[in-house]
Order: sequence, then structure tokens, then C-alpha cells
Amino acid sequence: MEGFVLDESYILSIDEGTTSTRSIIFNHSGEKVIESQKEFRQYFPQPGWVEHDANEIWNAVLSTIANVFIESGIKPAQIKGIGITNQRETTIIWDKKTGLPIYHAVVWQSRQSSEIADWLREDNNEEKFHNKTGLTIDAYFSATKVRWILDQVPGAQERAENGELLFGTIDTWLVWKLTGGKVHVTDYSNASRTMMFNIHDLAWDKEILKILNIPEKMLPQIKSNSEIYGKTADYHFYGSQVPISGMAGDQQAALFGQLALDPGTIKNTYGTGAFTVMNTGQTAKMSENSLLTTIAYGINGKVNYALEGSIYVAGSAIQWLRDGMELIQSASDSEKAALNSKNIDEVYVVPAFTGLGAPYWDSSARGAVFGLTRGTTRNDFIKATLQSLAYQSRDVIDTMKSDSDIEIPKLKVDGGAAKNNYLLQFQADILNTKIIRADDLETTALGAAFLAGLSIGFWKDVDELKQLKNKGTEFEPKMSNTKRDVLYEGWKKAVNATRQFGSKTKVN
Ligand SMILES: Nc1ncnc2c1ncn2[C@@H]1O[C@H](COP(=O)(O)OP(=O)(O)O)[C@@H](O)[C@H]1O
Ligand SMILES: O=P(O)(O)OC[C@H](O)CO
Repeated sequence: MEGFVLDESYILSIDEGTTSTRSIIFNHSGEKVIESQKEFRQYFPQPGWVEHDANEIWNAVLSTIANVFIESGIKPAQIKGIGITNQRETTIIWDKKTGLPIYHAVVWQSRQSSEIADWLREDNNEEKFHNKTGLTIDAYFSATKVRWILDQVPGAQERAENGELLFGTIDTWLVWKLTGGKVHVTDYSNASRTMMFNIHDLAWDKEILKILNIPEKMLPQIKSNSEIYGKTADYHFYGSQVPISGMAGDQQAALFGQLALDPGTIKNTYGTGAFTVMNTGQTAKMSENSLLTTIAYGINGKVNYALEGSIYVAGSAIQWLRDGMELIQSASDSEKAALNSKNIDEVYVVPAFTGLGAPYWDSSARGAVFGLTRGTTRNDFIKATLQSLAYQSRDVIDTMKSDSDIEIPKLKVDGGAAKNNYLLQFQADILNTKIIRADDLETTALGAAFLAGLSIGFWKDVDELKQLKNKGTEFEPKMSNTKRDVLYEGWKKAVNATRQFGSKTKVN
């Protein structure tokens, strides 16, 4: 926090991601003053399952909040509003009285409820669910995870029907905890990822709840993205009752943080997964090509929709190189390795570790490597893994162009893996599109801060926010058309072969 003169007032953002939690304090100029980050444990109880301990997440949130105050000297009373942003879809069910979760948080990546999704599909529900929720039936979304927990935990269905249990995604859980168990709410953007929310009526969908036998009384109230939901319990916030005044799912918060607020503007975030989101304005544009229609944000009585392509594995493939394959010591080592690779891009890694998301939605696919020769080196393998983030993004962005009929002359990017210059240059090359990387990659947290600050008058309006944004770093495409076409063709072949293998092999 060197170089900052302490202001009178700030906004605190809590960014609860898939692998770590961050608390960040922003000043009135939209600058990050201080940040604290804490990783938490990933549980993999069975192949394809991913779980978190919701209490460990809560403790990580509390400790990062304590750190930013201790390290900056800023007092809790100087925080005028709190913004929350979160890994979406991840599902927690807890006891209303004790506040204790009845099962681990089932993470968005987890496939443990895929049989429930299969059952829904077999019953010809696809069109109905898509029209109501904008989503493709998949274990990714919260609805099948809720059903799974209620089935697995003895007595849970009955307790839910008696009003003893509450459901929430991470946003809901954190507001509940921060307010001392007083407020049970979610927002449009998170609700639109549950597959229980009707994106046209802006309400829980009673027909879907009936099909899944999920009691409505366990669901949170749905709110806009920028309003005061409640105040922090003073015992959690060092004696201060601070308004929680904005929240959004992390991908929608990143869109807002990038100020991609006009129809047709688009961003790509490379975190654990990668998520391309295009603002489509106040029209719910329904995809004809397996993209998701979702809610970008609802503010001041108006709702903006978005098209989204969700890629399950992006930065987590780099974590796998680090922790699983032990080929690198830190994620940032991947850049140097890729630049040192001498091969001509003939190796392809398809990181379908938990199936493939958009535009394939293939839950039986599993990861594969193609094009190995006796001369393939560690560097080539790492480079191919990095390239897979860019190829997957091209799959999604090509689909988005044809769905929206909108040209995409430039792409705004952010997220942890967007630090990697090699990745972004390759992304510009393989898309033939200019890439603009935000100066501060914490766009997600900034978006939540903007939403929190707008509702309490910390910032007057969006025009004021536009004055705060920096220029960013640009990556221009340099690859020849012929090379681009050949490389992408190879990727398509690799994906097809991976999918064929998955459909023939029964992998759990
Ligand atoms: N320099 C880098 N090159 C490639 N990947 C990176 C780099 N730095 C971080 N990552 C990846 O980015 C991800 C973390 O990004 P982040 O936006 O914090 O994710 P999340 O919000 O999903 O927890 C990790 O999966 C990590 O492997
Ligand atoms: O944790 P992230 O940033 O990869 O985001 C996860 C997404 O919200 C899942 O839909």
C-alpha cells in the first residue's frame, strides 16, 4: 500500500473464488489499496467430485478481512460498503438454527449429480429448462446438487420441507454469516445460475421446483445487484455495522468491473475455469448453439442479460501442471517454459478433466494428449496446456459470434492466468482479435466494489466509474492466417478424438 495517502472512506470487496478467497479494499479512485488472499482445501472424494468445506471458506473470509485491516491501519468504521462476489453455482445446505452445513459445499465443477441431470434430460425437459432458465441441463448448476444433497443426507428432505434447512450459493452463505444469521438472500446473477430461477419472470420457477421436489421455503429471497441487503453483525466486524451493499457472481462482477455495460461488449476471465460473457442489454438472447443465457446484473429496476460460454478447466490445468504433473513450481513458470518450447505446436492437450463445458457440454469426456513424438519435451507439454486455454476460448467466442451476429473486434480479459503474456499473445493470434488486459487483474473484486459503492452513493453513477478506468495492455494478432487455420484445425481434431474416446470408455 505504499504510495497511498489514507482516505476517509473505502469499499471492501470479498472475492470468494474456487481456489482462494480474497479481501480487497478499494479507494474512491477505484484503486486497490490492500489485498489479502488465502487458499483453502479442495476435496476430491471420488473421481470427478469436487467439494469444499463451507466453514473453512468462512474462516478464510474472516482471516483475510482481519489481515487487510491489520496491515493497512484502515479502521472498519472507514468501510462504507461491502461488495461480495463469488464462485457461482457451488451449493451449500445448512441448518437454520445451528448454522451448520449438513454436507460439504458441492462445487460447480463437481460431477456427482450428473445422474440426476441425465434423468432430467431423459425426461425431455431440455427445451423447457432452457426456455425458463437460459441454461443447458447439466450437473454444473445448483439444482441437481441440491437434489443430490437432499437425497444423500438422511432425513434432509423432511427437514427441508419442515423449513429447518436453508440453501445458498456462496454469496448467500457469506451474507448469512456476516449478518449473524439474520439475512437469507441471493441476487439475480447468482440466482440465474441455479437452474431453478426463471430469467424472464425473475422468480424461482415453481414447475422446476416441483419436478426436482425442492421445497421453495429453503431458497433465499432474490435481490438486485446493488442495494443494501443487511449490515454486518458487530461481533463479526470489530464493533462496526457495515452495509453489505452489492453482490454478483464472479463472472458477472468481472463484466461490471470491466465496465462492459453496452450491448455487444464482451470479456473473458481466465481463473480456475474460463468464462466468456457478452452483455446483450435488456434482451434475453437465447442461444441456438449451446451457450448460456444468464443475467448480467439488475440495477435500479432494470435487468441486463448476457450470453456466456463456460469452460470448466483453464487455470486449473496450470495448477495440474504444478501439483499433479509436478512440471513447474509455480503457475508463472509456465510462461518461460512455453517461450522456451522449440516445437511447432504439434502437441495438443485437451484438459477435459471433468468433462467439457461450452460449446460441447460433454460430461463423459476426459483429458487427453495428442501429437507426442520422441522429441517432445516438458516445455512443449506446458506450452500445449497453456494453448488449450486459448483454443477453448476460441471455441466459445466463435460460437458467440454466430449466436449474436455481433463482430468482436477486441476482447477484454482478466483473471489470474491473464498475467501470462505468452497465453494472451497466443489468444490474440488464434482468435485474430486484439486482446486488452485490464491493468489490475482484480476486475471481479472491482466490479463488486462498484456495485456496492453505487448503491450507497460512494460513486454517483456509471459515468463517474468510467472516469476511473485505466487503459490496459494490448496484444495484437501476429500469426499468419494459414498457420492459424492449421493449428485450429488440429485442435478440433483433438477435441473430436477426445470425445469419441470418452463415449467409448466408461469413466466415473
Ligand atoms: N502466470 C500464470 N500463468 C498461467 N496461469 C496462472 C498464472 N498465474 C495464475 N494462474 C492460474 O490462475 C488461476 C488463479 O486465478 P484466479 O483468478 O485467482 O482464480 P479463481 O478466482 O478461480 O480462484 C490458478 O488456476 C492458476 O493456476
Ligand atoms: O472461481 P472462478 O473465478 O474460476 O469462477 C467460477 C465460476 O463462477 C463458476 O461458474
